[in-house]
Amino acid sequence: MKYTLEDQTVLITGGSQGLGKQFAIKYYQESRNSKIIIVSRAASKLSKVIQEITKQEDAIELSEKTTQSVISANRIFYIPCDISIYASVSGMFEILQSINLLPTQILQCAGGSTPKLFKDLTSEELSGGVQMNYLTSLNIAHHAAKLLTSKKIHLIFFSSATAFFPFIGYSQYAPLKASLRALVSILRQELPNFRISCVYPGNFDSEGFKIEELTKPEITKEIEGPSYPISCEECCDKIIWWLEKGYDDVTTDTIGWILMSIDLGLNKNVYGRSFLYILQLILGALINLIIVPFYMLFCSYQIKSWFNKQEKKQ
Ligand SMILES: NC(=O)C1=CN([C@@H]2O[C@H](COP(=O)(O)OP(=O)(O)OC[C@H]3O[C@@H](n4cnc5c(N)ncnc54)[C@H](OP(=O)(O)O)[C@@H]3O)[C@@H](O)[C@H]2O)C=CC1
Ligand SMILES: CCCCCCCCCCCCCCCC(=O)[C@@H](N)CO
Repeated sequence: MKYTLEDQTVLITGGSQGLGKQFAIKYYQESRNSKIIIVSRAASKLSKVIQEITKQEDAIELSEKTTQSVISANRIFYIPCDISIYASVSGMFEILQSINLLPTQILQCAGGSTPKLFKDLTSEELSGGVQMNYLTSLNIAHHAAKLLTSKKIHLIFFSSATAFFPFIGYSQYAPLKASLRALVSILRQELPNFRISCVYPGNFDSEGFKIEELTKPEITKEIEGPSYPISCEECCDKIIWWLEKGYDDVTTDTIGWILMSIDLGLNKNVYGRSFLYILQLILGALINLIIVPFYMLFCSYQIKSWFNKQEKKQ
């Protein structure tokens, strides 16, 4: 199943900002006839994004009443929906089914993190992390799996490089992104008629990234230093480039690719799914043997010194 921007009905969750918005812009500008549906919780943000993209006054919110003539006359639409709530996602898919606008591609971009030390997180932040980063994908995937459509669907999940290497500061986030990776492995076995891709981005400079920087502990910034933030545009272009080449486990920077190579195990270890797989396998084994033990020593030292410095400050 080839990845192309053309001739699609693409559902983009998290389309109101950041990478999701960037994908919406990309499809709008670079395809002639693809239909784009952006989804997030805040309707006002979604309609603003559409106005900005189309440079027109009105933005169309999809509902059961949307007519076929409105659909054929426009290319981009929105549906406000909290996709961490199962029933809301059911409602959204019912609308899409009733107006005959079921997606051929789903980009599950919604997600985000609140980096802090575990003990400093509030209960809302903890459960928000689970909802935003896991339930969103789970609900979308389950509805897609149950769809009765003759067309093949390409599901694209957005995990994170922290799924390969969970570290201090990301307790609210990385475990869910790692869960996503496990879910993807199982869905690939259970849903052979789907194309299922998973993107493991490194840092990129989105609205969400700017906010997470505000609470991110210095030690977290220090460890993730090798993943220098790229722009949303560059990130989006890279992902499209890899998907077009047929890869399904996609990273957006070199350190992400190296981390993936260290963490190839059962079900993740499949020929052709990621770039230079054979090299990755050998390199991963060698790095695990030679470099990882020393790096982890260094990392524990880094963390210990940081804690000591914190104690002295108090
Ligand atoms: N930026 C980075 O450095 C990295 C990001 N990622 C991942 O890439 C993806 C995109 O990131 P980024 O562009 O930074 O994200 P942003 O934080 O900038 O945007 C998140 C989007 O998700 C939407 N959203 C959040 N919760 C829900 C929900 N329950 N239902 C519907 N929509 C929701 C938000 O809209 P609203 O609030 O209106 O609902 C918003 O549109 C995320 O999954 C993120 O975890 C991975 C690695 C690095
Ligand atoms: C041989 C061993 C080398 C080890 C080097 C370790 C380098 C770690 C880089 C991790 C980058 C993680 C980026 C996460 C981005 C993200 O998901 C957040 N921005 C949340 O939104």
